[in-house]
Amino acid sequence: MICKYDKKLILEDGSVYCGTGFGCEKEQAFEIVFNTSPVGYQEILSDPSYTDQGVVMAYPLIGNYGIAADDFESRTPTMSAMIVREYCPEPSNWRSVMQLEEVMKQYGIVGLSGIDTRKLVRHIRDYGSCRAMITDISSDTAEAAMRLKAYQMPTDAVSRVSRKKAECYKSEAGNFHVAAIDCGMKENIIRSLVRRGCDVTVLPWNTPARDILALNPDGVFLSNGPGDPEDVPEVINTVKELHGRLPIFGICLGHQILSLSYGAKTYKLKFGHRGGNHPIKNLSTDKIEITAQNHSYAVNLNSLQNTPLTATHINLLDNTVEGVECLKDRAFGVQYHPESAPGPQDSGYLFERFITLMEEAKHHA
Ligand SMILES: NC(=O)CC[C@H](N)C(=O)O
Repeated sequence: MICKYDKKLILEDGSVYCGTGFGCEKEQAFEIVFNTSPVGYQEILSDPSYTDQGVVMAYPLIGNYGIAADDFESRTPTMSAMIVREYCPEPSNWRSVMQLEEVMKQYGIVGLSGIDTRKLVRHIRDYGSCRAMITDISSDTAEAAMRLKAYQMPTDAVSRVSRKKAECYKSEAGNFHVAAIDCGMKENIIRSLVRRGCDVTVLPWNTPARDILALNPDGVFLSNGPGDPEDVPEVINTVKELHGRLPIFGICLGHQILSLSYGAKTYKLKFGHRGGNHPIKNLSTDKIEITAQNHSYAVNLNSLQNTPLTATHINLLDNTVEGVECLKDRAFGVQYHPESAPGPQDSGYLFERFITLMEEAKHHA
């Protein structure tokens, strides 16, 4: 296959990578990050946590198994761009209903292929996540770099991706009722709760605590989502009001919000964790879980000292905090994704833990 370069990627540090466009054709600025997962490009593309980000896929062949109708993590993918070594326009998979590129065109997601993604990933690891832009190869690089410099990373992503109205999902058993605060909630979290007998009411991100309590749920779930957790002080305050009232479970952004609500601090990692094989140690069992991850921010370990939280899980690659809990309040959170699709599934037990806490709280009431 002969590829003609028609687009270029410009990074904030001035480096330029030439490639071939696919998906939506437009100039697009974003924060550039990388994901090392060998499978799951559809789930990554539709995970709302990637809003305003351009994702470099470290795995070299993307698009080869197409798009499956049931595998979306959201109804409206909001990722800015996907950057790949090789894009495969001819998927081979009985579940596939369309090409990856068709979804990208439908939702305005820019694609760039033919990139030396091994070099680019190393570059991001050395330099850190930064702003970047995909533009036409013919555009003036110096002028494009100026436009990129002027580009401000948005801080309102959660309000854009959250549901505007409450939605109810019924389970067969209906054993528990979970109120979920939607900051950009992945569909597979809803499926994971419903499959375990939880009815789930998914609420807009800015639902006040009194409205949540008025639903009389058995537990509150805090979802994953895009951006800096400090950009949503409203949610942090809501969670503060819920402390000790109901069991709380937070995933990723939800875990960061939970930690902030107890007075812990968060900070931005140099290039984040995005992939499907991050080893985590559960500090109470000493067991290692292989986990899926997608985050830029993390909870500062030392900042837990003056809070009622304790660290429950630790990342074995860089010792960052991966889980916290407040036993007396039946509240806990994890930085990684127990719901992860297409896997790994080592951490699915965390949903059972949430159910146990809801059971205990019911007994106590
Ligand atoms: N997947 C998530 O919820 C990501 C959380 C947050 N936006 C971060 O990047 O750290």
